[in-house]
Amino acid sequence: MKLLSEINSPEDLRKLSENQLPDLARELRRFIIDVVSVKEGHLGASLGVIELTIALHYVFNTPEDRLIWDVGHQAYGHKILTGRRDQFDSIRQKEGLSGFPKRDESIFDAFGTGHASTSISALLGMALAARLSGAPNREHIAVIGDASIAGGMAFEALNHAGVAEANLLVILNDNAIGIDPSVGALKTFLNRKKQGMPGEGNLFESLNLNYSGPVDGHDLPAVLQELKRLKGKPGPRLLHLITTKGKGLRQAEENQVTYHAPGRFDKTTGELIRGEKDKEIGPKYQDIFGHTLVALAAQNPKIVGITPAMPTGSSMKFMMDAFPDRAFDVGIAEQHAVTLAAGMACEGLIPYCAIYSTFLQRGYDQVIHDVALQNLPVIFCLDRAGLVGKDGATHHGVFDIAYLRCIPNITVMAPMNGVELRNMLYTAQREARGPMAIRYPRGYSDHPDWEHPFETIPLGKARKLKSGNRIAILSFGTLGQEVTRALDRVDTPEAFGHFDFRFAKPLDTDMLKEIASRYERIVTLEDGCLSGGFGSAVLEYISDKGYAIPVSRLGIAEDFISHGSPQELYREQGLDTEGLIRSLNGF
Ligand SMILES: Cc1ncc(C[n+]2csc(CCOP(=O)(O)OP(=O)(O)O)c2C)c(N)n1
Ligand SMILES: CC(=O)[C@@H](O)[C@H](O)COP(=O)(O)O
Ligand SMILES: [Mg+2]
Repeated sequence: MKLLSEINSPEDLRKLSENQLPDLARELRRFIIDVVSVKEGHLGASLGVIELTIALHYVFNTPEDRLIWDVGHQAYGHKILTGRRDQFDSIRQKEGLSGFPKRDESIFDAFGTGHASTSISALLGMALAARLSGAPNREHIAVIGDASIAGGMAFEALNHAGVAEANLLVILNDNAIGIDPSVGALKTFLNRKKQGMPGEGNLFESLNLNYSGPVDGHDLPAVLQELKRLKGKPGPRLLHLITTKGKGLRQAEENQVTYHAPGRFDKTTGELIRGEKDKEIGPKYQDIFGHTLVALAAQNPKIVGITPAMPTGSSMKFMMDAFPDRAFDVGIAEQHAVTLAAGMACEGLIPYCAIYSTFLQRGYDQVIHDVALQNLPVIFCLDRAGLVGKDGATHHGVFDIAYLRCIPNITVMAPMNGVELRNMLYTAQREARGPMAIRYPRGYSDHPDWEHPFETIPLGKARKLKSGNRIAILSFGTLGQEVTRALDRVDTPEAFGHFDFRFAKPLDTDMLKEIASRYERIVTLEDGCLSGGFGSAVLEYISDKGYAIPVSRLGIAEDFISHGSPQELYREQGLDTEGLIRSLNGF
């Protein structure tokens, strides 16, 4: 690491001669591979932009010139070259560097990212601000991938940029893949460009952007030359770079989906290392979803599946393999995914729209205006609900209970375990007369034996798991399992009743009435934000009905929760077994 160890800021980088930069690229790649092989993280995307990262900081005057990384999962090299090399092995660990650019982490992180397709809007905002505040020569650069530029927001921003007379440079990092292979007509257009097919219109030029490329993004001299040529040119420019995701690690190049975020691997051979998680006893919740959907689709021809760009992560790929005509990957397009589902539901289909809880935030108006207002039977399968862990604040699925609960017509449910998830997925298509959301967490379920015969779950009905004589614990979702564990160890187990509420909306008010008449206190528990969540629903009901019983709410504090392992984060929130025991013993 001869060169890399001398670089503490881009100013050091700019002192190198251009012919030293390929060696630096090799060192930077090696460094990222070494650290990520142990600490885990987004590998493929960062390896693919090593040359670009070096060239950008070499040619442009960062941080004065603004540089935004769309999604930001490819910004590891950027972090290392901008003064964070020595902390890099803390990436995504608790109290360590974030896995994404973050404004309060470094002055070089011009804009915080994590969700896709935001960069061009933010960049244009900065460019317009520069014009208004008398900094017309400042440069503004966004790096955006071929999958992210297909997102609606990016298109909205390009449409504005084309007439905004602002200085900005969009670098389209085209590796022909998102997490899964890119989809859609834009991909066809980009492929044609790559193949140099003549005589066609250019989408970007039609939008008034000065298009250049395609340029080989791993040819460092070529990238440097093109960036220098583009630097200082006025107006909106778009440079089309061709790169290979995972560049420099054979397995990552050959198996780009797995090596997007491969977990631990051998830094020399690249082979994956099977970890603790492989010893877990149940399948991942996402896989229970995926397998169950295939089973249901086999029985019910009206069922269709939709995923916005997460076939592997959501396990919708199982349905795509089994029923290719009935499962749709629409790309990074959550808003479209929701309204597409609405359209299908109008025609009598039963869409299972699988979206990570955090990404459904992008499609909120569509849930209200296009689905719920028309009371359409769309089944939202909200994966990654709760604290997701190392992706941190941008990705935790903690807001959905609150943001869905206030919408009329919708049913909001959460299974306590894998069998319940399966039965909820089954029940949804039998009972669906309006929208339903089923939320379940990232990671592994509790039991290998989840493939029970399907059972219908009575809508809006909670189930009593244990009686008690003083305090009723009402859990919503998989944290109910922590309650079961905690009740084995609390000082006075006989004091506690436990109810798996299953539904945040509609609430089981019959059960609540009974609880209010028999217990001294209610304790609610959820892996969502306390403000407006399941506990709030219970509290509202108790208050509205004038019951005197006190309600204590346990859940995620009103804060943006940072990154760390799920265990660390749940412990910090007092929602692990030990924390629950402490809380329960205190009542
Ligand atoms: C709104 C939103 N939807 C989905 C995701 C999940 N996601 C993260 S990276 C990614 C693929 C990005 O592909 P691309 O922009 O081509 O970048 P690459 O990884 O190829 O560098 C997706 C779908 C996200 N971060 N944000
Ligand atoms: C950057 C991004 O948004 C995704 O890669 C995300 O990290 C995937 O999360 P899972 O690992 O939970 O599928
Ligand atoms: Mg890509």
